[in-house]
Amino acid sequence: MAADEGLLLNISEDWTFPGFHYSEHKKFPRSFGAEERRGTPKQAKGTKRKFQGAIQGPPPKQKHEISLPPAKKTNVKEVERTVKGKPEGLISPKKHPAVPANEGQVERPFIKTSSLFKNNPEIPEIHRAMVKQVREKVFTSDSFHELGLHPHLISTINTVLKMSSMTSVQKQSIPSLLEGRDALVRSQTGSGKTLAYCIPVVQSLQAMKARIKRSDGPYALVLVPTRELALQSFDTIQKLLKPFTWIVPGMLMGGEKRKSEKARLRKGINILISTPGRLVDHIKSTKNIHFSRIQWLIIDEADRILDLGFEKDITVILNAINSECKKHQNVLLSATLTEGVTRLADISLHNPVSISVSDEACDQPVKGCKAAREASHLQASAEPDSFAVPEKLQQHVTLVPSKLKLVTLAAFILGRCEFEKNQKLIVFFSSCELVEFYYHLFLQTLLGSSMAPASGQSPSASSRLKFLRLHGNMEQEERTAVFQKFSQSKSGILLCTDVAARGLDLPQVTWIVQYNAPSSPAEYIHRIGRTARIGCHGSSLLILAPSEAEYVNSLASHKINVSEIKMEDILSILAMDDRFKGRRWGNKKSRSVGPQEIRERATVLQTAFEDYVHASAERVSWAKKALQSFIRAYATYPKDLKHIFHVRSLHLGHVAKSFGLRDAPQNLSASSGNKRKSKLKRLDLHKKTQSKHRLAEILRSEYSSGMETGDAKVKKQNKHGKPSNHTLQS
Ligand SMILES: Nc1ncnc2c1ncn2[C@@H]1O[C@H](COP(=O)(O)OP(=O)(O)OP(=O)(O)O)[C@@H](O)[C@H]1O
Repeated sequence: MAADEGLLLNISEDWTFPGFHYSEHKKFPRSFGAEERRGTPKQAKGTKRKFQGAIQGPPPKQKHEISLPPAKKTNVKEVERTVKGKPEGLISPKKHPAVPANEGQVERPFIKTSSLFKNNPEIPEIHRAMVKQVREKVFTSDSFHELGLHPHLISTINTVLKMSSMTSVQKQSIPSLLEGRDALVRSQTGSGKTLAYCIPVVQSLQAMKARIKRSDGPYALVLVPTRELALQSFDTIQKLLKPFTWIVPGMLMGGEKRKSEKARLRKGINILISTPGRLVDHIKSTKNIHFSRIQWLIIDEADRILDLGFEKDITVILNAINSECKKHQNVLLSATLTEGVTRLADISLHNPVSISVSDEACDQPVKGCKAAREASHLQASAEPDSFAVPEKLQQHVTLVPSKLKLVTLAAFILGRCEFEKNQKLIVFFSSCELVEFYYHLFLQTLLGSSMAPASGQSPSASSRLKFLRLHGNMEQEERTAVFQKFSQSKSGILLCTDVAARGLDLPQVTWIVQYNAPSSPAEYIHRIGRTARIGCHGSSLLILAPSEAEYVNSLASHKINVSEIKMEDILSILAMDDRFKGRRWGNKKSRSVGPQEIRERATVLQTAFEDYVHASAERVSWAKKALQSFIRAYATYPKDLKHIFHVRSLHLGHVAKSFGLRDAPQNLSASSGNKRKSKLKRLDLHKKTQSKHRLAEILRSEYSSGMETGDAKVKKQNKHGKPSNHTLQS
């Protein structure tokens, strides 16, 4: 008897999922297609959800309750297809077109539910340890007037930036920085750290007795990890400088022609904002950059900048500055200053003050190496690695078998964007190739002709599905355009890599979805921090495979609380969209669809993805490359997360489904036994020697200076491995 027969589960009590109202579903059937079989992929440590009254056949019918009928009646392995009223027998879905454009005119597609909902690993119960989250107060009641700033600067803050009261981090940082102290500044995402350093820089430079001249060159250097962040910081500084026209800001961010950057450097930039790689390129290749007058060195997202690949750049920059200018004020900032910052603080800070909003007692002078170590304990609790999360951010997690990941993501996007107004989503993936793949897949399927709005459905609902993508392999011009477009838009879905995780201040983002789990709790914090900024509301959803459920406890150990949303509830949204109606269900009203029909609708959607991918050999190869990229990224999880994210626990055939592939690619999965073991062993061995290198490569591609040679750029573009536009549009 299959494990999913007639099982009922209590839905978690803390189930709070804005936008969905399924209160009548007090109990929900056992997870779709859980199986009892040997050799199931590694189970998570959590206990499996308990079956209640499993073997007695159908559950007792309850009012307002959805339950799966017993397997004998409902285990729909294959549904007979009827063409013009004649049964045709069992036919594979591969031979059938995707979703018809218009119900009534075209035969409803044949549906095979067995492959998608069968043989999935058990979804474990999440034993969530409730932790007390670290909280920070965002605003103070104090105004900027109290800081003794130049009156024109105050009026610019009030009238141009339209801000009146200081945030907590600004209130704590600005006076210390104006006193000339080096500082480590930590406060939660979206709490106003940019102004916490920009205001003192502008105040001090405008007050210099000998008026700054453009030709003096840089007085302040601001290092940020990404080009978009450079653009954003530049914009803020430019606004603050409105009354002080003699101070010239400028940025180096790659993507722009080196020649024109050189020309701007030659003319003079007084406040220089740059990514580390780009600045190093200029230090090495141009004679137009000097640091003899540097007074400020600001390193925003300091912990990120320290990550693999950047440390060398920072050393080059620090050496270049120190060789020309002995005395300057240094500031490191991030929402997640951890022990990783120790080395950087040691080499760059002198007698720093550590500023933490969540623990005012830490706002004390600290010395030397100790400063750095104490900086890693800047949190409110005694725990070293606890991060504050904005109070109005609701964090969720859902456990989804690999096979169902793609349809679950699609259903989630449809649910938010088709049926609700003004929803702005950011979906994080683990590599550029994945972003490219899913971006084109969604464009061509969810917005393509095969999924044209069903009759009766408002066209505006479909037009709310506006997909954009952002990753490090895109040309800078396009990156900037996307960033600005998403920034200004009221709704839409941005598919991206971690290039968008740090520091970006995109207004009114309502949901953060993490399709691939982040590589560290710090990255988790930064990703979700793109919503619920500066006291606003926001939500996040982390999608995990059952074998990754332990990650919830890993987050809890960093004082991060997530509440569970059941996958079934996300898929339920398909009930509202008749494009996914299976033929079997005829004209049945959408509102009363049961779990079996939801399964079938999910299968219709999955079939549309698979049909699209399998329409040409080129697309299949493109999907395989995306799958390979996923596996490569999966192999780079750090050691302390390997027990949760290990390539060995991936069922390649199942993962392949989430790429619209019907089977696991041969070269990635050996079928069984020794062959498979030895392949995995080789993969593991190779991985050990390569993973560091690979991670560096991944980070490099995300945060490159943009100064690669022509050849390198071509290589980058090919890395997408996507088919030509022609094929994609066909
Ligand atoms: N005093 C203030 N009053 C109102 N809004 C403010 C104030 N200070 C900053 N903001 C706004 O808050 C938003 C977030 O600020 P900012 O981007 O500096 O946050 P952050 O702490 O650097 O976040 P992250 O850690 O994600 O980089 C911005 O839109 C900014 O304009």
